[in-house]
This record gives sequence, structure tokens and C-alpha cells, in this order.
Amino acid sequence: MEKQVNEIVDWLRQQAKDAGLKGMVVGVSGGLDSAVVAHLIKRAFPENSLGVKMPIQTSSSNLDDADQVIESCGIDSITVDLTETHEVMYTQIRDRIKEKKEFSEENDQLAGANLRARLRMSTLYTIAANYNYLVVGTDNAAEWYTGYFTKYGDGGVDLLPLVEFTKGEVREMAAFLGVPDHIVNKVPSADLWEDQTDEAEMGTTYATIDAYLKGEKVSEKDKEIIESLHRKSAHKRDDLPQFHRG
Ligand SMILES: Nc1ncnc2c1ncn2[C@@H]1O[C@H](COP(=O)(O)OP(=O)(O)OC[C@H]2O[C@@H]([n+]3cccc(C(=O)O)c3)[C@H](O)[C@@H]2O)[C@@H](O)[C@H]1O
Ligand SMILES: Nc1ncnc2c1ncn2[C@@H]1O[C@H](COP(=O)(O)OP(=O)(O)OP(=O)(O)O)[C@@H](O)[C@H]1O
Ligand SMILES: [Mg+2]
Repeated sequence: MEKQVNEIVDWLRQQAKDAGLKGMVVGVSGGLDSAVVAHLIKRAFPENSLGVKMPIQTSSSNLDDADQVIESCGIDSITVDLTETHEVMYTQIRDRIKEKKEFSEENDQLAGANLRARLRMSTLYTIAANYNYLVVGTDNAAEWYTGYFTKYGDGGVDLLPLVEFTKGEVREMAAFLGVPDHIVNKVPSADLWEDQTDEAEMGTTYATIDAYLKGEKVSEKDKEIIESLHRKSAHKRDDLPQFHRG
């Protein structure tokens, strides 16, 4: 694992150099993937890395976990509470749609959830612009393949250092880097609504997606779920946006 970590750290430094920028910023949720990225950017840029906590009705236990991640790698940090921003913005948007009597109860939860991810993206880019930093994303191979991220939200980043690593490999990397044990073993959650878990929403497990990506055999049903998620999210991985060419 040391070799992979050193390679990523070198790559991060090279990316900053190529961009003519000084360092990197990441959102720290208290989850596994951002814990690993926070450790990696702190290693790459000890004096020019920043972890940003951006609670939106976030539980105190996730906030504690984010603090523990920050402490475990010693990264400089900042907190921008977006709870009120989200509330004001989403209420206003919903009210205008409701006036037209076109509000969808069915789509409400996901629409509000994706707005959370996009407010965090805007916050990270605003901070990056101040510090002359790049914005680092946390997607791993399983999330990228299945499109389990918000387009222009947590998917709206400059670099994806973990995109070739399975969730299991990210977990191993976390243990190697000294991420606290209970975060290494935490149930993955996008934390976009109460009790959300990635695996319940996707309808399959990370272990299964990891196995599939490594070319191992998985059940026909799991294969169908994974391939369907992959197909439906192709637009998120393609060159963006699609151009009309006459
Ligand atoms: N074929 C197509 N060509 C071009 N664009 C297309 C399209 N189909 C949809 N779209 C556009 O994409 C939008 C839908 O995509 P998107 O907005 O991303 O939304 P969607 O994929 O529906 O939802 C995001 C998913 O990612 C999960 N997520 C989000 C954030 C963080 C995490 C996490 O793990 O932490 C997980 C979240 O729980 C949810 O399952 C549509 O509203 C439409 O604008
Ligand atoms: N409350 C938050 N504060 C700061 N950043 C956040 C917050 N919630 C989500 N993010 C950002 O969105 C990214 C996507 O969330 P995701 O849940 O996939 O990753 P994670 O929480 O780091 O790990 P896991 O998938 O194991 O929960 C996070 O890695 C983080 O960069
Ligand atoms: Mg999470």
C-alpha cells in the first residue's frame, strides 16, 4: 500500500504543478473516502491543504467523525454550515414550483439531496479560488462505474485520485494511512437524508461491485443491477456537456 500511496502523492503534486496552483482542498464528511483523500492531500501539501466540513442537517456523530479525520491527519480545516443556505434555497425553489401546481412529492427527496451536493461543490470552488487550490474529489472505482454521485455535485471536481481503487482497496489504504478504525469500518452513506446507506439505495453491495470490477463472478441479478446503474449514468462520465454540432 505504501507504493500506491507514494504514487498518488507524487501525482497530486504533479497535478498542482501543471496547473500552476499551490495546493488542494477536499470536503470532509466523516466518511471513509474523504478521510483517505484528506490524508493524501495533507501528505502531498503539508502547508497547502485544507479540509472543509459542510454540514447540512448533519448528525453530531458524523461531525465528530469529521473532526477525528482532521485530527488524525493534522490537516488545516474550515467549517461552512450550509444548513440554512440549503433550507432557504430549496424552500424558495419548491415554493415557485408549487405555485405552478407542478411540485413532485416523488422527486422531492432526491432533488433536495442533490442540491446539498451541489452547494458543497460551489463552496469548495469558492474556497479553492481564494487559496489558489484545486478541488479534489473522493469517488472510488465502484461509485464511478455505477454513477453513484451527483452530476456537478460531488462529481464536480478537478481530480479523482481514488477512481481506480475499489472500495475495499480504499478501506485498506485508510487503515495504512492511520484513519481511525471506526471510520475505516463505517457503513458507507451519502448522508443526503436520514438513514440513507449507499448499499440500500444501489440495491447491491460494494463487495459485489468490487468483485465484478475485478472480473470475478457475481450473480446474474447483481450483474444486471450494476450494468443498469452503469448504463443510466453514462452521461455523467462522458465529456460534458454534450455539444450540438451542425
Ligand atoms: N441521458 C442523459 N443525458 C444527459 N443528462 C442526463 C441524462 N439523464 C439524466 N441527465 C441529467 O442528470 C440529472 C440526474 O443526475 P444527478 O443529478 O446526478 O441525479 P441522480 O443520478 O438521479 O442522483 C444522484 C445519485 O447519487 C447518489 N449520491 C449523490 C451524492 C453523493 C453520493 C455519495 O455517495 O456520497 C451519492 C444519490 O444518493 C443518488 O442516488 C438529471 O436531472 C438530468 O439533468
Ligand atoms: N457534511 C459534509 N461535509 C463536507 N463534505 C461532505 C459532506 N458530506 C459529503 N461531503 C463530500 O461529498 C463526498 C461524497 O460523499 P461520500 O459519502 O461518497 O464519501 P465519504 O462520506 O467520504 O465516504 P463513504 O462513501 O464511505 O460515506 C465526500 O467524500 C465529501 O468530500
Ligand atoms: Mg459518506
